[in-house]
Amino acid sequence: MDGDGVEASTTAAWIERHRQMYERATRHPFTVSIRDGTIDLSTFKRWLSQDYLFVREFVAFVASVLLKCCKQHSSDMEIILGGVASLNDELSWFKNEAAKWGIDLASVSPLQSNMEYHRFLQSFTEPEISYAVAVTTFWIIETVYQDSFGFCIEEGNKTPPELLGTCQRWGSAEFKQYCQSLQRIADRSLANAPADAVKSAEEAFIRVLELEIGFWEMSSSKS
Ligand SMILES: Cc1ncc(CO)c(N)n1
Repeated sequence: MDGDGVEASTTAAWIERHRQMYERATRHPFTVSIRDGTIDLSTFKRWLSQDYLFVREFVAFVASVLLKCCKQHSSDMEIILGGVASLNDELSWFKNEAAKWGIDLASVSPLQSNMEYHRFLQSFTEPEISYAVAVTTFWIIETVYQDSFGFCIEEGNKTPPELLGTCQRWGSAEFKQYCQSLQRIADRSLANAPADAVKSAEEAFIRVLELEIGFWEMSSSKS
């Protein structure tokens, strides 16, 4: 996207290089079925319950990114801190939404793909994982949702009205700008990172796409 200027964006190049997998994550039958109005509501509810548990785990992940940020790149602090703060709002939103759908969040336990994703997120609390790797991971996790749900509210959608609030949460122009800020931070950090960190960041980028695909699959599965 629009990096800081002259330099080509590393992250944009990765999206191109791994385009097929990126599309599988961001145009998954789960979100496409929201957009075309054919989503099965029990599937949607499964996703909602599981994502609530994901976001609780995500709080600790984003806090670990914030900690790495504070140790070295304090100029990004406000953006990351804003991310932590907005998760507070997000958890309230999930509780509200769950109540609307008659879901008892206290009785939900994580399914396998969700647990796998938790383990991946937990691995970032290790101090050896660099800020460049962590912030790039943060950016792609948010971007998959931004792109997926943004598509559900783009022109020509038949998204059911009761799902528009969900799509708006991650598909809004505001959330897109936030993702673009994270992307600029990731690109700047990668430009200054050693080659092995850049390699690890690309591996984490691919892993996130796999885990996101797994998460949609888990939400869609009838079992
Ligand atoms: C699985 C998953 N990925 C990304 C996001 C974006 O925050 C989310 N809420 N859940």
